[in-house]
Amino acid sequence: MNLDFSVVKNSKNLLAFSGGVDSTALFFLLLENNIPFDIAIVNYNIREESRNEVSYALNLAKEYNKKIFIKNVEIKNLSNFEKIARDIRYDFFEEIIQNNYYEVLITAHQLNDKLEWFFMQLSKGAGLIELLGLTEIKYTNNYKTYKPLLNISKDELEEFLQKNNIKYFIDKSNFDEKYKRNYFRHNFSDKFLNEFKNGIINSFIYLENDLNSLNLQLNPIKNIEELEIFKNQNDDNLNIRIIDKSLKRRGILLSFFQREEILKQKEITISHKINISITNNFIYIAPKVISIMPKKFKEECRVKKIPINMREYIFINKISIKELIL
Ligand SMILES: Nc1ncnc2c1ncn2[C@@H]1O[C@H](COP(=O)(O)OP(=O)(O)OP(=O)(O)O)[C@@H](O)[C@H]1O
Repeated sequence: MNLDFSVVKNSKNLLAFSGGVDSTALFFLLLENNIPFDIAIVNYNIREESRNEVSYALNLAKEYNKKIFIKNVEIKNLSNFEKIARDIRYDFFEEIIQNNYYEVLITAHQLNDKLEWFFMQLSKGAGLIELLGLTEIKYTNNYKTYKPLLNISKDELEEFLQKNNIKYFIDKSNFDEKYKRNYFRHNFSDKFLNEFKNGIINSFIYLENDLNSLNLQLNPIKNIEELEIFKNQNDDNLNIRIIDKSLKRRGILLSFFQREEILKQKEITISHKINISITNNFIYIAPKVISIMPKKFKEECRVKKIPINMREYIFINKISIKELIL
């Protein structure tokens, strides 16, 4: 399998390991390529085998001299299991990253996941940015998420494991069609991928190149605590997509009416929780907080053209105004 892991060759990496096909294959591919990494696993305790998956992870860690982080949880609310499980997983990873100074979180999402994501978005109503949501590198506050397997199909990973006699677990919940993504996977994306793999890989490359050619700056240029500052794209369609994505990350789904209002009012509070300000050059997004600010601070903000509805958040979090000058 031809994979280039050079972006993580010299960083401190944490692999999200579940013991399934994808992350087990990735574990051994990273080893093969001499990439340094440790592992983290979450046991949700809803399947019989999950205890065995954790002992497998422990054995691998011991054998290959890796640090291992384990979280045991019990999720009571099974109706929203996937979302709750994901939130717990990422909170755990972030805690490990913060406390141990990891730089990169490596996950084992592969081509089937990428196409499944594409189809799921397509079914809900999405544009180019959302359809191509699974990207190789994603920048978060203080770490990067790296998905090196996005051009490799599950079949290839399975073949790699079998050829090398490597043990892995099959997550039976992946077959349960009560989860929407499984329904998609089985009825659409996996079938489509099996038949048209090369074309699909090429199409993703073309689409990603097109997106890159548009040279959109969709990531925040500043991200301090929960304050994000983006470049104003001078294009309502793009601005609202940036805002939409940021609010989604904060757990808020915008309605059509709210989107219209944001663009019209430019300085607005959404759901009593989040303040947004669109200025000539930037888009500011931060939680709404209330505080009494000293006159001197307010004056400094005025001089430095800090939007009014950002000032309280900046004050409470002791963010230096100097840092906000762009
Ligand atoms: N229990 C787990 N413990 C540690 N890592 C996990 C666990 N489950 C999944 N992962 C990691 O997350 C990757 C994606 O897994 P999966 O497709 O099940 O997640 P998902 O529901 O699509 O969530 P998301 O895409 O938001 O990470 C896996 O390849 C693996 O790297």
